[in-house]
Amino acid sequence: MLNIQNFLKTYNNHKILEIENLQIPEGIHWFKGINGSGKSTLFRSIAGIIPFKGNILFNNTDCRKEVVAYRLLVNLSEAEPLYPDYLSGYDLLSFMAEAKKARDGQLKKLADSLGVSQYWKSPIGTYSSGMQKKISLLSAFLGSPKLIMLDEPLITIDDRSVQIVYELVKDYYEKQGVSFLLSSHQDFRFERLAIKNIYLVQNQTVTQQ
Ligand SMILES: Nc1ncnc2c1ncn2[C@@H]1O[C@H](COP(=O)(O)OP(=O)(O)OP(=O)(O)O)[C@@H](O)[C@H]1O
Repeated sequence: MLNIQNFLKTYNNHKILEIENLQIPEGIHWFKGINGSGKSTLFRSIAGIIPFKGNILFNNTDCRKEVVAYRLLVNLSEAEPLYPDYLSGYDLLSFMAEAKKARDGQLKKLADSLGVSQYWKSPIGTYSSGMQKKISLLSAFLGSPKLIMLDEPLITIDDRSVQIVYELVKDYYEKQGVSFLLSSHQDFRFERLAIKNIYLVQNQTVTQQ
């Protein structure tokens, strides 16, 4: 499914991650690692939103050679999303829904289930961190992705929203065959999800536990 080869990510000539060859199968996978180990950097690289050396392919679609096709297949929810203050959640998500070719009604359904439609017409600058986080989580489910990465999906959201996110993950996995890469420091909370593999991000590389 996901194929990472000869991967090298540096910042200011400082190596952050090096992965010679990693194949991640379909399923729900959990990425662990201490603060600063490189989980977000890995997810952003797989999403194709930051530069890196090497190759990343999802179902044989190359992250950098087939950019449009790849981005319809792979979605990311950032750990700490930063959005322009002056846009409304509705404007932002509508734009993303169009870019991700979301089917009619998908955005509204997700917004209703996560409670986002109660506040999404207000500017993002007025949102709490949990309200912003829900915009980011929702955006990762838009369109027809085959891989969704949720970076620290549980931080800042309330218990009810945590349950809804679990249900969405289960639903997308079981009914649509969507795979997930999840990063979290809270292992016990994932017990209700069928975690297939656990990957450890440490010593500037990624290994299966
Ligand atoms: N834009 C950047 N410029 C320079 N260094 C960066 C940048 N982004 C991340 N880093 C560095 O890369 C390393 C990995 O950071 P990353 O955010 O990927 O870690 P993480 O495992 O997601 O951490 P956390 O659990 O705290 O979220 C850290 O040393 C960080 O300082």
